[in-house]
Amino acid sequence: MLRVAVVGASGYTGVELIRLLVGHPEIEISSVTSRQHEGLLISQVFPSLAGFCDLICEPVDIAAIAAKSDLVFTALPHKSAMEVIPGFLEAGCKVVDLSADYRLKDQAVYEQWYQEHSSPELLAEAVYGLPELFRSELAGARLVANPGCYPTSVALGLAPLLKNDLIDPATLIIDSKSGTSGAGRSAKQGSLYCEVNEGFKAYGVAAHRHTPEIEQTLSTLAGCDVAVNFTPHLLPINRGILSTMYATLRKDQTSEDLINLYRQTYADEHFVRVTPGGELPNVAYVRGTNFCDVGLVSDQRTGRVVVVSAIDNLVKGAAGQAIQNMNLICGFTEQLGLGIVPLFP
Ligand SMILES: NC(=O)C1=CN([C@@H]2O[C@H](COP(=O)(O)OP(=O)(O)OC[C@H]3O[C@@H](n4cnc5c(N)ncnc54)[C@H](OP(=O)(O)O)[C@@H]3O)[C@@H](O)[C@H]2O)C=CC1
Ligand SMILES: CC(=O)N[C@@H](CCC(=O)OP(=O)(O)O)C(=O)O
Repeated sequence: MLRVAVVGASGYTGVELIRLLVGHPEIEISSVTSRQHEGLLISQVFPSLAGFCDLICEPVDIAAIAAKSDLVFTALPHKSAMEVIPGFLEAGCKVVDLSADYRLKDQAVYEQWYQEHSSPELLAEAVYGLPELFRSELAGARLVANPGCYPTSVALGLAPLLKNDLIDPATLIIDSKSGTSGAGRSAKQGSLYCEVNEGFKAYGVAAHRHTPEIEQTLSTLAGCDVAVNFTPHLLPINRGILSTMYATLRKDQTSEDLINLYRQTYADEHFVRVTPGGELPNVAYVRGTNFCDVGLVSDQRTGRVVVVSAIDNLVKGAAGQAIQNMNLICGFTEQLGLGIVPLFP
């Protein structure tokens, strides 16, 4: 059995990792951490885990955790993650990092959008863990940078168009909406019930830190520099991201042509489901699972294509994709532990 630790277990992605990992046949959870809940059972922190995980929350003691773990999931805020990851690597653990600390290849870009990087020497080694697009880079990796939630939904939605040079990237507009669990579990005024319920607002306009991550991936796919307008919105739901992406087609294409292209591109990808013509994704149909649903319409009146993708931000946008990456770097079947049917209604 592979021994895995969840560092940052008392957060939303931490509890989601545990929920999925308890059903994984090839691993055992060796350690869970929380500073605020040190000494408590994780099932006291999250009663949803009663009967499934009875580990006691520990502090983040790198040597103690590494001594009983082969792989560590770091589900910490950015900055805190890079303070501990070099230590876990030096102690011989593989790391799948859910934070943004190792996603951007260019240190200067990271420092422009986040803060000073304390271990830039690891940026070249870290593999950006979006298996459907970069699977070949993952085998044997020691450090995986798990993609951001918004960037996952955007990259999977646009990859077939960019790889086949079917759109003018300069015309791309990306409009995303996220459920409130995307903001994490720590207390913030903006996440309060009365601030979110019955409201719907844009935030981070022309300034959101996922913009450079989206541009890095889209530029790789397009083979040229891509700059986008990316506008996130906060939805009054717990989970889910819906991204709507607009771009001008280089030549006239019907919806049917493009849907066929998407079907071919993702034919062997279990976790990407292309919706039938006339239907578009809905966050309600991916809830609790690692699926990314993608659909599109070619608007022949304007010459633009509108692509819609839906994921669960805590699963394909975080914990599920992290487990998919663990499966790949450890040589397990990619879907292991992730074979769940969406919770509907
Ligand atoms: N929520 C989402 O949808 C997604 C989140 N992510 C990323 O995953 C990471 C975790 O997110 P999320 O679970 O939402 O965050 P939460 O705020 O819900 O949880 C953060 C966790 O980290 C622990 N923690 C915080 N600061 C420190 C520190 N300095 N040292 C040690 N432990 C610390 C907290 O526990 P305690 O304070 O008790 O120690 C808690 O367990 C973040 O980098 C986030 O950006 C990525 C994709 C999607
Ligand atoms: C709704 C909400 O607040 N979402 C978060 C993004 C979620 C996230 O997980 O960011 P990383 O993937 O980069 O860690 C935000 O906008 O900052």
